[in-house]
This record gives sequence, structure tokens and C-alpha cells, in this order.
Amino acid sequence: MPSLEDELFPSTPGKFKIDRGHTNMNRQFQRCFASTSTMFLWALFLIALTASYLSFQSFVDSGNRYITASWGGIQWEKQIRNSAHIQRPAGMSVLVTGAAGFVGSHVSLALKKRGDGVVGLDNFNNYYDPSLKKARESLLNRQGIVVVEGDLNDAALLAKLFDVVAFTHVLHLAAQAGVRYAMENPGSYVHSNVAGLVSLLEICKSADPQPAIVWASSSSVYGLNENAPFSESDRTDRPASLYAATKKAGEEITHTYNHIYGLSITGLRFFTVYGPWGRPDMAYFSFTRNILQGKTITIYRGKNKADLARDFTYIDDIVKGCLGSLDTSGESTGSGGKKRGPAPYRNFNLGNTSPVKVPTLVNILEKHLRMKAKRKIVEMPGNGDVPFTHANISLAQREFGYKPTTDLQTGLKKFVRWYLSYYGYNPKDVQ
Ligand SMILES: O=C(O)[C@H]1O[C@H](OP(=O)(O)OP(=O)(O)OC[C@H]2O[C@@H](n3ccc(=O)[nH]c3=O)[C@H](O)[C@@H]2O)[C@H](O)[C@@H](O)[C@@H]1O
Repeated sequence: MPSLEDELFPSTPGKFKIDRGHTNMNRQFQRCFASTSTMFLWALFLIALTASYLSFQSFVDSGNRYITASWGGIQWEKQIRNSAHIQRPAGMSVLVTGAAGFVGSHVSLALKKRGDGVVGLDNFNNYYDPSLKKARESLLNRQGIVVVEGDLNDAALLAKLFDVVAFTHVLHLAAQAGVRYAMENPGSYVHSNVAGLVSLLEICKSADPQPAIVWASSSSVYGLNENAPFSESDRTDRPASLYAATKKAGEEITHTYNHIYGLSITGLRFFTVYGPWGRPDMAYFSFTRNILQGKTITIYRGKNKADLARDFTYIDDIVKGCLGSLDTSGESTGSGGKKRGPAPYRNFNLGNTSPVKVPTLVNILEKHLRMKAKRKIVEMPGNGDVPFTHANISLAQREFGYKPTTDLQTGLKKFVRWYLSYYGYNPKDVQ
């Protein structure tokens, strides 16, 4: 007597005995479906089972279509290889994460211009207007750089990229940026700056050969540090915002991967980077927009009515710092997840070395825009801001000749020109 299981799942190999004789078959048939009502129930059950199987299949298929539509396939791989193609002797092939971002787009273009291969990765999230990111992507596309749309946490996509190209370097700039937004959306900082970073490092450590990694830390890691100017050897264990804490966590996490797997790591502590194609969430950008629209701008002020100050650093100087870091990164020593020897682990300040007070920044914008700002001065809310930043850059200077050359007057003039041309004003109106 067959068990109930045998009857329900007769196709299990070796369990269902095919009885070829007509009479035998009839007997079996009768045994299984003793009455018409049982037969009816069985039929219903089988129809339901088939229907749910078919709908599951179509769900899986449509999921696959979605995945393969966004990346993968022979044509896609060919584009990636072309984009990564090195066109100078001893050049590098660089995976740039956050390539449609402010710093990412500038450095990608500079790398391509000097003959290095570049493949971009960006998730085009809507933290700020994604159309600006798309416009930056178009600039990159025109120079033969492909920007893959995808998230750092998509391990399958990262693995595929490393399958297709043996990247010599990763310039990791993708992140959830912004100091004050961390109070609104803390999860996004953990998602990108912690989980995303680990996801990327996991792929890099397993790659063979392993790439050298240069990534964006932040001046905000100095937090409540009061030694001025800030040196790399100063304390960084008192972050003032969750953003800063995730960047500090990044420095510790990358150290672990350097220590265990022999990945070459360089962290760059950027100091309030500004310039053309910049980030609309930053003060210089939103002040410009609001001044032009006649809206009031809010200027924060510190304790005892002290003005806040930042070591504003122009994008072209930052690009030079990124290239210098990549060129001197040294090699990762491991392969396929195994360390073979010690690899470089470095952190550098990339700043301008001359802090400017926020009200002075507004004065400069007023001059270039030929418009007066409507100012509202408020006490700095407890939102993660620090009173001032000031970089000591001697380490980067010594290591790769980093030397910023653009002051805030000159840099903002270039920014305002770009802003007016990009958003449709006549650049001739600007000083
Ligand atoms: O260098 C860094 O580490 C950081 O620089 C900037 O952070 P932040 O210096 O706060 O830059 P902004 O948001 O442009 O603010 C600049 C100054 O303007 C002030 N501010 C900002 C906004 C505002 O409405 N009013 C105002 O007075 C801020 O308090 C700050 O002192 C970036 O947003 C961070 O992503 C980066 O990591």
C-alpha cells in the first residue's frame, strides 16, 4: 500500500512505479481515486498547484528581466571593458564609486583625460536633485566613461564588475553626505557609509589581483578637536554628528581590511569642498540659490556670538589630491582573500589651510552675484555642526606634493559663473 506521500508526490524519482498494463493501471487509478468526489478534490488541488507554480515562475522571470535589464549581458560587458581601457603606459583602471557625484565626476574626467581607464558606479539616489547627477553623467558619457547604475550593497553587481575588469584601483567616493541630514535620516548613513563600504571591501579583498583603495573620509572626523590646524595625528574619537561617526567608522573598518587582507588603503579627509557642478545641499550652493530668488538665508553662529568658519577647498585642488593619492597608493599585497604581506595604510587631510568665516563667504557671493543677501543670524542648533575647521596639509604635501592654489574669492567666482550658466542666467551679468 503506497503511503499518502507517494500518492501526493508521485514524480519523486524511484518512488513511483510505472505500471504499464492497462488493467493494472485501472486498478491503480481506482485505488487512488476511490470516489468521484475525491477525484474532484484532487483535480482542484492540482489546478491550484499548477496555477501557483506558473505565477511563481513568471514572478522569478520578471525579476530576472529587471536585473539583466539594468546590468549584465555581452553588450554591457563590452561597454564596461571599453570604459576601463587604459590609454597610457603604466596607466590604471579605476572603479570610481559615486561617479555621478560632485567630486566623483570631476576626478573621473581628470583620470580619463590623462589616459586612465574609468568605470563609474552610482545609485543616483534622490538626496538631492538626481537630474544634476544625470547631467554630470552625460558629461562623463561624452568622454567615453560608463556610469553603471547600482548600489554599493549589491554584492552581485560588484562581483560582476570585478569579473569583467581587473581594476588596479578603486576610488570610493559614494557616500551619504551632509552633516545635518543625519538627524533626519540616520539609516541612510549606516546603509551607505558603513554597510556599503563593507560590501565594497569584501569584493576588493577577494579580487585577484586586489585593487588599491582610495576613499573619501571627511574633515568632520576631527569633531570636537580644538587643536588648530587639524593634523592627522590629532584625536578623532569625539565626532559631533552621526555623519562624522560613520566616516570615522570607515577609517577603522578600512584599517581592519588593510590589516587582515593586505589591502592598500588611503583615506582622504576632505575639507568642505566647493565649486562648479557642486552639491546643492551645501551652504555656498543653497545660499546662491536663495540670494538669487530673494529668499532669506540662515547663517548659524557659535557660542558667544562667534562666527563659524570652514577651510573651504576648491574642487580642482581636491582633484589633484585624489590623483596624487592614487599615484602613490602602493599595491595591495593580498589576493583571493589572503594577505601576503603588509600594505600601505594612510590618511591625509585635503584642505585649503585658510579658514573663512561663513558671513565672509556670503559677502563674496553678494559681490559675484551683485545682489544683497537677506540674512537671518541664529544660534547654531545642536545639529552636528562644529565651530571651525582648519587643515594642516603638510603630510599630503610631503607624500605627493599636494598644494592648494585656489582661494575662496576665485573659486566662488568660478562657481557662480557655472551656476548662472547651468540654471539659465546670462553669465555676462556676473562680475
Ligand atoms: O568637510 C567636511 O568634512 C564636510 O563638509 C561639508 O559639511 P559642512 O562643512 O557642514 O558644509 P556646509 O553644509 O556647506 O556648511 C558650511 C558652513 O555653513 C553653515 N551653514 C550651513 C547651512 C545654513 O543654512 N547656514 C549655515 O550657516 C554651517 O554651519 C557650516 O559652518 C559637507 O557637507 C560634508 O559632506 C563634508 O564631509
